[in-house]
Amino acid sequence: MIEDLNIFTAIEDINNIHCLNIEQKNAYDEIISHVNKKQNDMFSIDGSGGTGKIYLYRAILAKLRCNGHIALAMTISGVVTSILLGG
Ligand SMILES: Nc1ncnc2c1ncn2[C@@H]1O[C@H](COP(=O)(O)OP(=O)(O)OP(=O)(O)O)[C@@H](O)[C@H]1O
Repeated sequence: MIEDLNIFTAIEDINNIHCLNIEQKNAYDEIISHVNKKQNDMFSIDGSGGTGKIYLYRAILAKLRCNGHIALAMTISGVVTSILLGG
């Protein structure tokens, strides 16, 4: 658990929170809001290739980790996991 709390967060990912487009920002706000309210929910982020899903995931993971949450990135693809810090 200590290791999970100490996952490196790239400053770039934190800065990118301010660069999210409207759709990314809507999803980001919704997910962060649910976490802050301790509401258990599941979200699915879908979109064509290159539309910014990973960019959004990284922003969400950065925000949660900066706020002291444990945020683990799990995927069914090893390639995707390798580009998500702490995956
Ligand atoms: N809001 C944004 N501002 C600037 N660049 C962005 C933004 N969103 C995404 N990008 C850039 O667009 C490119 C594609 O984004 P990303 O890899 O997140 O897409 P993706 O939907 O996960 O793609 P794929 O499904 O192919 O894996 C990346 O270079 C990323 O840095």
